[in-house]
Amino acid sequence: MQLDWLVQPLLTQLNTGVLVLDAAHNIVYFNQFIARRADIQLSDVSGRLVYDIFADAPKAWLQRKIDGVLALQSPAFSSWEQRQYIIKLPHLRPVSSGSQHMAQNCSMLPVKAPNSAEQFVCLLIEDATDAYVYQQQLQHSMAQLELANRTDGLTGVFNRRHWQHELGQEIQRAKRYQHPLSLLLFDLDKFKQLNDQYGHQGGDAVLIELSGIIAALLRDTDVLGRYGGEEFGVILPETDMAGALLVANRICATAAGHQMLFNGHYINATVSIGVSSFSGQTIDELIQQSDIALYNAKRQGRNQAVAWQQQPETYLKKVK
Ligand SMILES: Nc1nc2c(ncn2[C@@H]2O[C@H](COP(=O)(O)OP(=O)(O)OP(=O)(O)O)[C@@H](O)[C@H]2O)c(=O)[nH]1
Repeated sequence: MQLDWLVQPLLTQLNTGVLVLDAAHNIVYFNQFIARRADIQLSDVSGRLVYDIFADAPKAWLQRKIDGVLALQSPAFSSWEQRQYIIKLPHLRPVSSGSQHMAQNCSMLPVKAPNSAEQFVCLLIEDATDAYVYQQQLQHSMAQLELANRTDGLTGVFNRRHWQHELGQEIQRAKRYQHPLSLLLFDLDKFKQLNDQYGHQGGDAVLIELSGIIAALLRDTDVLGRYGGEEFGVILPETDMAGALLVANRICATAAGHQMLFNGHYINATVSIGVSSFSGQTIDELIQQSDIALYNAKRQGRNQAVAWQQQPETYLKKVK
């Protein structure tokens, strides 16, 4: 039965690209789906090498695939996740997708002409742009979620959970490679007073501005996190006690010298810092040592950095 009357309109209206190549990879046929999007006419390019017409196609890869289909006489498949597209075509998605090219799933089928030894390959090209866009959006949302999971909502620095995780990692690294590592814990001085004077919003503004100023003083490899309330921690990899005290004093001086404007008032805030260095302690011990040094900095008059020093057992218990 002759089925041209059925096949022709179907091929014309099919929402899938159909591209037929001969064994030498010359174009034999493509349907309207491709003609419209690539803005070419079959009569103009019939018999031409597919790679000359679709110059952006991954030539070496496509050659191998098509030769494989012909040699094995079995189909092959390529998804948009492997290769975003085989031939560059615009997509017709109304909303911007972040890419103006159609993501494609492509099936390659071996085809034989009746009463002839001639072999062909038929490429069926499906528009998978929607799946591509949804995956991009999902990846974007996951990245945002992951960032939110690591970040303190007020100041934008790492939150305590992530910061402590980083500290654990840095301790492992320092132990394995015998590298120096130091830890600063700093706390804003008389912050309660500041909150009382300027309100909670004023206090929040100070936390945001000061953490930004301090972050800018640090190296890319240093790790700033909000430990809780008005207390922050800085992990200083590759830094011994002398280096850590230099950084801590710079933070103290910068905070003390920085004026913040809030609701027409200039606010000055100072910080006290406790400094400890790694020498085989556990994460909790290292944090506790910086905390004790911070306590000493407060006791000694605030607005200063103090290094941890061995304390008697009873003292440790008292300040816990
Ligand atoms: N605005 C604001 N205040 C906070 C936040 N977290 C903690 N605080 C306040 O920080 C203040 C900390 O007070 P204290 O622990 O008494 O310490 P301090 O007044 O800073 O005094 P010293 O640390 O001894 O210098 C409390 O009033 C808390 O309510 C925050 O996210 N925003």
